[in-house]
Amino acid sequence: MGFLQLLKSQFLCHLIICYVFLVSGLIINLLQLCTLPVWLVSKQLARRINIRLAYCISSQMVATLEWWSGTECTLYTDPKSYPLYGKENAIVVLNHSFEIDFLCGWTFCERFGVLGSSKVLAKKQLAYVPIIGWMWYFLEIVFCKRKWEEDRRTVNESLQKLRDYPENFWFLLYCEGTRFTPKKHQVSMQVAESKGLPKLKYHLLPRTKGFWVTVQSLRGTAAAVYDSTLNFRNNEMPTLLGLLNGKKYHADLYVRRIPLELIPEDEKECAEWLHKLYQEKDSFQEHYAKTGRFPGPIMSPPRRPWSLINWLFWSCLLLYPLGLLLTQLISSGSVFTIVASVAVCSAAADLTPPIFTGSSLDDWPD
Ligand SMILES: CC/C=C\C/C=C\C/C=C\C/C=C\C/C=C\C/C=C\CCC(=O)SCCNC(=O)CCNC(=O)[C@H](O)C(C)(C)COP(=O)(O)OP(=O)(O)OC[C@H]1O[C@@H](n2cnc3c(N)ncnc32)[C@H](O)[C@@H]1OP(=O)(O)O
Ligand SMILES: CCCCCCCCCCCCCCCCCC(=O)OC[C@@H](O)COP(=O)(O)O
Repeated sequence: MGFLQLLKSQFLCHLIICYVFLVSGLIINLLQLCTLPVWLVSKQLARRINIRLAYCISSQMVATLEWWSGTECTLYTDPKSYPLYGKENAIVVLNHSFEIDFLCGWTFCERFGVLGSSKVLAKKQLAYVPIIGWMWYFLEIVFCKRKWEEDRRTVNESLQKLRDYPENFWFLLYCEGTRFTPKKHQVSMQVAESKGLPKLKYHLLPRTKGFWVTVQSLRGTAAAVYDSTLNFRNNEMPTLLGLLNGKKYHADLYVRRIPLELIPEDEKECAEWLHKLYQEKDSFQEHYAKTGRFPGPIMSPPRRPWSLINWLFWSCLLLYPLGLLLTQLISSGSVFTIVASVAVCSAAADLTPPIFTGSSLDDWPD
């Protein structure tokens, strides 16, 4: 193991990364709160400010993937579609199979310049997660309760508000509705069977109602659906903890741009269209399993320095006062103060979320 790799595996480094993320995140949440009066004066200005503030948070996680772990992200796509990425609004349909699939999504957002404005149809519980959930509130993220009777109206209303959004955005939809596990897959295929639909090997049966309402609400606003299929080389099962430990993964993303006009308006036809799309996605995964690559040419966008620059900025800002505090603590010579501080740090380490103890984000309470 080289020196750099050894350094990346040190708990102290993880503590520093998390400290910068947590403290800067809370400061940014506070700044977002301060933009509330701006909404009254100019909604578009408030949105533009919040896009930049959100970038300061999400790009730290992207920096962990791109710069700390050095994970490589390869894009397979049609060269004719490539110039349009980041230059139009789009609905992104992505498979939900990995703990860090959202982060790979964010990384592509960063590379195409839409990270701050990127959106998702997320479960309501995530709105209460400090930093990320609170940041999403100000980004006008669309939340669902996964109860269609309620979501039908609220999701449509939230999406309608995005019609005059001032910057290009990608709206992510995990149509499977939950992360893939063998048990969920088994249940899902029973549903497929009862509906007379072909079985899928690599995906759960897509939930069609959210897709239909999204496409209908964003007609005239989004230009296309980006059908995106993600996988990792060598059967890697990447985790956030792995990234924090500096483990380098290799993500492959296959994207097809489908103009929105090609998607049926009728609810039933739209549902059938989505089922067919997932059957195609399944065949791409089969191709990947057999050949180790997706069909089509590689058009990988390079990583940009901004996520690293943002992280260095917040680190300098926040590690300086921490350094001063520690120096004062040690020079105070008080055994009680030093022991109390070590105890607080140990408690914080014990209370860290499950991702840092090796279990999955799925273990977080709803
Ligand atoms: C160039 C680069 C391109 C791309 C880069 C990639 C990405 C970057 C883009 C953006 C990044 C932005 C942000 C990312 C950051 C973070 C994201 C993190 C987290 C979010 C994750 C989540 O929260 S996922 C959970 C929430 N989301 C969803 O659920 C969405 C999908 N769900 C729906 O759409 C649902 O329809 C619904 C939620 C709107 C409503 O749900 P409800 O359950 O009430 O209704 P349904 O109609 O879905 O269900 C009833 C029908 O379903 C049948 N059924 C029952 N059991 C099952 C089963 N197990 N599987 C499938 N179907 C089932 C049932 O029979 C009913 O059928 P009917 O025929 O009667 O309708
Ligand atoms: C700089 C980086 C330092 C990192 C340290 C901080 C780590 C904090 C990480 C918080 C990340 C929270 C992002 C939210 C994304 C959660 C994705 C997710 O897992 O969604 C749930 C879905 O799967 C469906 O859930 P269920 O159907 O199981 O209900």
